[in-house]
Amino acid sequence: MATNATAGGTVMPPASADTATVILKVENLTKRFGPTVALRDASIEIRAGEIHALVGENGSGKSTLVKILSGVHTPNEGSITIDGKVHSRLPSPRASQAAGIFTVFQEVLSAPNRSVLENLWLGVDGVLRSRISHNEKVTRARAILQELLETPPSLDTLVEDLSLSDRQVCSIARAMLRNPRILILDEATSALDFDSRTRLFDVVRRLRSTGVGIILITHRMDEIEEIGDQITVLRSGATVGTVSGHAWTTKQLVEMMTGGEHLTQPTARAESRVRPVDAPVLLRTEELVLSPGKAPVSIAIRAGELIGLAGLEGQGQDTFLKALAGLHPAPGRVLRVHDDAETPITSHDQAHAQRIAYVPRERRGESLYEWMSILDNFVAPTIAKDAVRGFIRPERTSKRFAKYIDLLHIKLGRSSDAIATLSGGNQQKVIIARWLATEPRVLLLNDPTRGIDINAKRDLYRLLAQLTSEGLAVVMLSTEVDEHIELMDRVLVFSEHACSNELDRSSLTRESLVASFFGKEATDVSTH
Ligand SMILES: Nc1ncnc2c1ncn2[C@@H]1O[C@H](COP(=O)(O)OP(=O)(O)OP(=O)(O)O)[C@@H](O)[C@H]1O
Repeated sequence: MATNATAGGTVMPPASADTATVILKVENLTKRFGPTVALRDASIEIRAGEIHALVGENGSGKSTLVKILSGVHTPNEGSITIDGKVHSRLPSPRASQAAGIFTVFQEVLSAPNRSVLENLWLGVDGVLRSRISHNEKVTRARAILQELLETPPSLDTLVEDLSLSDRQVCSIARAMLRNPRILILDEATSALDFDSRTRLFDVVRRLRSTGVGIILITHRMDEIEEIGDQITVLRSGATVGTVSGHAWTTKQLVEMMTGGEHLTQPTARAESRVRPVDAPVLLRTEELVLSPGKAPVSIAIRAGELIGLAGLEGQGQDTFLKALAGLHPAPGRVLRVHDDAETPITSHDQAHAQRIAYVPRERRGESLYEWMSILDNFVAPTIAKDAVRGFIRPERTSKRFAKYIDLLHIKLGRSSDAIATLSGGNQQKVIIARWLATEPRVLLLNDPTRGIDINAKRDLYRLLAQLTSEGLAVVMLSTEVDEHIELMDRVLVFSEHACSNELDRSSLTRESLVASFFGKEATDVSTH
């Protein structure tokens, strides 16, 4: 196992200085999907009472490893030792759960038309040894949701009526109710809003103190910094090394992830962009009311601007973005400005015709055609561009797609493969490519870097900076504070379904932004 050395052969500190019991030992796993080698040589050791971050570029094999541990995939080679018992495989999710492993997956998995309570306990009777009474189920469900959410939903609420973040919290609560020995969070934090993530980390720390081993898969360096005790890096399906949570730098991790110094520089802001205050207005809102009785929002979006939408979850930023996309008509007006003419946007088709593109937040359901190929997913809204005298010319589509494979570093086998064979981050890149290919004048992005690795994120930032310098206007909802700081010309902060604050580049700091979420001055609140 390569736990003590980086790719360059540098000796790293030991994986863990303490002597806590190793509860999970994964050795030399391999996994092939036809010609694709998803894992070549993956090894990791998890100790009791440890939060172990598993990191790597999109497509490096993290989810495959997790799916093997969850009994979803069978490895070709290697072994898994849980509490001293060696398994060559975990034959089913049930076997994995019986061994104490519970996983919260990247894409929120739930039964949408069932209640919160039903979702929390779904399938439990076959997993836990003793049956749990209805009253106990209610009491325990309430307790965990109260710990995880400031305002927990009623247990009768249908899951489909919850926000994406709250649905993800339910998946997390579901795993916690199973009393895991090993809890795996596979990018489970990426759909969470700021407040829910803070609460989740408190709960995770509590679990750690009770001896649970936690595997945290994340692309966010701030999360690793905040709670990672150990960090294992995967590259191209193999473990590169493990470093201690107290002794790493972003540069070092990126070197381990990429095998070189490939960290793209934070370009967008570093190029000292000047906010284009005199550029033509492309889109504006006039007295747009996001919720009855709330203050209307009137703003102008200019060519070349990068505007962030921020705030705690459910404060109106999502409604605002969707209103701009014609998806959520609200009282007031959204106007597309072109030369001297103004066209009211009242439907999504109309927004599309006016070259306003919208990238939804949730891949599943909202934007991914899971049964279709990678190329078909890319080309859906722009296929007409590839028609010559009424016939589609596939080579034209492939050529257009090739440009985005290159720009966004999309990792794929053949573009005719099913989109489901791509890693989550690469699926997201295909969706972004799809909308960029419409050559929009206004690009509306709903938390687009969810699940995208650090280098790909930086590539996207650079691309957005380049496109805005060519006159595109970008409005981007992001749940990642650092993204606003790094990228935006200005950030609109939403609170109680109104735009409560606007922070210009010059006043944008982590502290000022987080403080404004809570309607406070920067000095009143800590960012952690
Ligand atoms: N069911 C499958 N069929 C074919 N190939 C697959 C399948 N699942 C994963 N792969 C391939 O295995 C490789 C590893 O994918 P995996 O999802 O494990 O990466 P990851 O590190 O979790 O990426 P991300 O950060 O984007 O989620 C990728 O090349 C992916 O395309």
